[in-house]
Amino acid sequence: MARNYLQKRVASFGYALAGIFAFVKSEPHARIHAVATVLVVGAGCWWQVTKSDWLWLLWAMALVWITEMLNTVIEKTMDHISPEIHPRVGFIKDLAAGAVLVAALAAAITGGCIFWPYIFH
Ligand SMILES: Nc1ncnc2c1ncn2[C@@H]1O[C@H](COP(=O)(O)OP(=O)(O)OP(=O)(O)O)[C@@H](O)[C@H]1O
Repeated sequence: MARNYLQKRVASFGYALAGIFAFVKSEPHARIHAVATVLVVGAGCWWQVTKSDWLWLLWAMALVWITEMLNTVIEKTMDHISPEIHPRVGFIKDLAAGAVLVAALAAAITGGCIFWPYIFH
């Protein structure tokens, strides 16, 4: 019984990981985020930023990944249930894209504030 429960939880974790891999494989935006993530982690290691800087960077990157994944979920869902052109679908997709933009701007400002002193000290 407990083993069965554990197997299901491990399987769910596997599905979630498969979802992230499928996202990176199929979505060009995801690959841009992957490159940005590698660059940010590389810069953090290079300049040996503080633990609190790492936490800010971690949450900034997570926010961008999460909003981009949810934006893709919304786009795919709308394309599936309402493939025809409709102003309400356009509004929903614009709103989801706007959420990504807010997260990306916040992440860019966070990264800029953290790395600026290291680059221009
Ligand atoms: N069915 C639709 N009805 C009305 N407007 C739409 C519809 N589909 C897309 N749009 C408009 O086109 C924009 C781009 O939509 P799209 O689904 O192509 O997203 P995208 O950001 O280009 O995603 P991707 O690059 O992943 O394809 C939307 O934000 C919306 O303004």
